[in-house]
Amino acid sequence: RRRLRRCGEQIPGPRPLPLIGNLLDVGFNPKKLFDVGLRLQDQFGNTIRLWAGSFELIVNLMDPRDIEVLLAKNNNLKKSFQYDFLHSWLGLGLLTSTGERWKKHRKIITPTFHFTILEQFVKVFNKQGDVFISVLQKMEGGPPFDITPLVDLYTQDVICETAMGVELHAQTEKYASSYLKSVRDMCEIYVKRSTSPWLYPQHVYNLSSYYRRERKILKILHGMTNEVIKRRKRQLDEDPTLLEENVDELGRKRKLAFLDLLLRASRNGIELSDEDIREEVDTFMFEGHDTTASAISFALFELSQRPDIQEKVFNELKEVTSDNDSQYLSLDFEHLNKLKYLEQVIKETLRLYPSVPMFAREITEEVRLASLPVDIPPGVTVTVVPALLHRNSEFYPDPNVFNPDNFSQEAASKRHPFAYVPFSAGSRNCIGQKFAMLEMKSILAKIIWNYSLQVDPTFEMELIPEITLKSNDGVRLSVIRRI
Ligand code: HEM
Repeated sequence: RRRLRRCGEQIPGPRPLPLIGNLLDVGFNPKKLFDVGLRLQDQFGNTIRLWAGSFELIVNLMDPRDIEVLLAKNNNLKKSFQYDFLHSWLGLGLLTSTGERWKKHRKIITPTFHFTILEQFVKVFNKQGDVFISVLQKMEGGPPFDITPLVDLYTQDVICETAMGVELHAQTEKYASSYLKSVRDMCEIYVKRSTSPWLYPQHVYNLSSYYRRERKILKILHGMTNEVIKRRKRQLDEDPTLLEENVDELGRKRKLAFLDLLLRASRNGIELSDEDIREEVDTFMFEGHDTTASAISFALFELSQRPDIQEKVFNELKEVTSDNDSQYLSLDFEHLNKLKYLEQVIKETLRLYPSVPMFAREITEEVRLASLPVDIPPGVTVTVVPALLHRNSEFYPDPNVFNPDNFSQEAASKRHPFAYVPFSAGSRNCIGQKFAMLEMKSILAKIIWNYSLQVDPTFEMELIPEITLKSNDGVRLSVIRRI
């Protein structure tokens, strides 16, 4: 404890109070967390110390050199204790687990994001994107509306059909929205607990109204994932050839998608219990849809403000798909890889609105910071805050202005590589980042191909850093048909 105290004293941060630490500085309103972060960064710089209560030392890193030290060495892979609050929902899935269990599961799951599988998934992105466009048609030419619920349903359909092999029809049938509402509620409870140190001890939390709400929400969340697993198992029982790794038309060994691979591994004697599988499915259902939904919605928001950027995206689409004039623009893997300007738009979106605004590790092996002559001892929580790092004017001129040119090859090559970490970095980086980029490109391309987006002048964005970054009132815009 003395080492923690000494470390805390060496790092700038607001003065802590007895028992509550810096609780009052951070505040109790999750909607204000983003503004609080900006204010603290202004006052204390890029490395900030906070105390959660008297004993939990949290060091927030926003200097790329420190972030490199933490992430590139791969010796501090343990998630911080705040991730334990997700165990009741996500168990010990890839996001929340640690040590040998994490290593084993990461090794099993990594091949399911091989590019040959991603190539197959592009067909699903197209199919579900076409459903999205047909739903959007109903809004054509009408008044501004919130597009985020439609985007959420699209990404939910995509993750279910690609990773789980189950067609959900979330976009066209209403029942799936109770899962999405429960995800939001669960994220809200998580943030509340993380910013309320008196709710950290499980026995105290169990007495709270949040815990009672959580129990009800978990029934819906786990009910959904159990149903998905049950449906896929039924399909596999009916057609066992689905689990065979046969050879495709180009002579390549066909790879299995996520859930099939887990089910086959457990049938072939690799130790994966039904519970292990459910926890991974819960993790991928959540991480695989909520993150991309945020990014797509924020991209649409920024594009609605910038007709000039929409035009550039549209022109690039015309170039890349010179013979494609149908309403349902169909983009294959090669097309998507050629959409370099759209990629810059998405990267810039993730700069201003990183879907995961903050992530954290518990230090297990002492780390010497690069920005300050300070050693961080084991036991300290260290956070990386892309939401603040990415808005630092030291690395981005006009940091609050949406400018895809920040990701031209030239601009990106001049920046410190760890000044941009929307997918984290090192061996615990985002396993789904290539999947995410293809999915986001595919749907944004379809939308811009069909519609010009128009801003709602009355709409004001208020950011809330939940587990994923959200806009409090969604994203309001209107859509006008192009062709
Ligand atoms: C715009 C989209 C996405 C962003 C910005 C994003 C960002 C991130 C970040 C920052 C992390 C590290 C989190 C931490 O250390 O706590 C992460 C981890 C993870 N992501 Fe993503 N993600 C995205 C999409 C996806 C998708 C589509 C999937 C699945 C298909 C996915 C699955 C995961 C998983 C399983 C982990 C945990 C990896 C591990 O610890 O080994 N993500 N993601």
